[in-house]
Amino acid sequence: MSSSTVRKVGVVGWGAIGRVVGTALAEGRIAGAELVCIVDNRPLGEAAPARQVPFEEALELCDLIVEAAGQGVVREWGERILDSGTDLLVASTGALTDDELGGRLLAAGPGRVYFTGGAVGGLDLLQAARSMGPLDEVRLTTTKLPATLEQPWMDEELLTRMRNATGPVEIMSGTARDVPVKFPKSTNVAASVALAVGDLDTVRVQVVADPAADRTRHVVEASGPHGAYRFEVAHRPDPGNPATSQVVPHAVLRSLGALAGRTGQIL
Ligand SMILES: NC(=O)C1=CN([C@@H]2O[C@H](COP(=O)(O)OP(=O)(O)OC[C@H]3O[C@@H](n4cnc5c(N)ncnc54)[C@H](OP(=O)(O)O)[C@@H]3O)[C@@H](O)[C@H]2O)C=CC1
Ligand SMILES: O=C([O-])CC(=O)C(=O)O
Repeated sequence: MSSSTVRKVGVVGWGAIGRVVGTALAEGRIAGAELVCIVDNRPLGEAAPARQVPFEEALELCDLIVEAAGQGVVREWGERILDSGTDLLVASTGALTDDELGGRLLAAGPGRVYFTGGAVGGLDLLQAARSMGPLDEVRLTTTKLPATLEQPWMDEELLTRMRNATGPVEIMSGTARDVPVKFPKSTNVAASVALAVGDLDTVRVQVVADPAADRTRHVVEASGPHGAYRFEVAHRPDPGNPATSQVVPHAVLRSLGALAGRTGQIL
């Protein structure tokens, strides 16, 4: 591959996801893509494998930005990234629960927006099934350690119930439109399922806190006129940030591998 076709990648967010993604890119583990810069809130020092730059400079240096920072970054910068001609790979899919923002991102360009499958599987098949017509029922049940689900909006009664739980406790049920807003760092998967089935309101989501959840579990169940589907995953959480499953940066790297255009990828 000539150097002119190598994707110049910037990583926004140097946390559980961004560090693994950025390190793999810097080590040349993704054919056709290289790390050119990092954007993060905190000074990263000498140990960072690429230059830390302000967001505006990243737009000039990169042709692909990986968002691994949070929904706020997608809201604040998504459109500018795409309008500058830079592609955007989004991890914080929950930002798309805002229809208005989703519409603007899909219409923006010339950069293109992509979403990683992240912590859930089966999205390719759900998208294929959905192309034959709407699904009748879609359910996601996410089970995590209670501490990873605590939120500033929770009242003392709910926090106490979560902290003292000896078994699974349902802490919210709603749709993929409602839930990722309430758990912005923990339930992006709900929005990802909704992106695949094309409807935020059809996806019913249950969030469960379980002190025994040493694995983060996501169960997707769907049915429609052409079949029934069930996908269940149980991930080891990232040790530094147990709200995020360890596999997520590797899902981002898989997406990057596909975007960098090498053959042999399962798309
Ligand atoms: N699609 C999926 O399946 C999943 C998606 N996610 C999404 O990915 C995001 C990142 O996850 P993870 O790596 O675990 O999170 P971390 O908290 O480990 O890392 C995020 C990093 O981004 C930085 N950051 C946040 N906002 C900004 C900003 N405006 N400008 C620059 N840097 C910023 C944070 O700094 P600071 O701490 O100082 O704010 C932190 O260093 C999550 O918030 C979530 O939205 C996560 C898991 C699964
Ligand atoms: O990593 C996970 O298992 C899921 C997650 O945090 C999210 O969807 O935001």
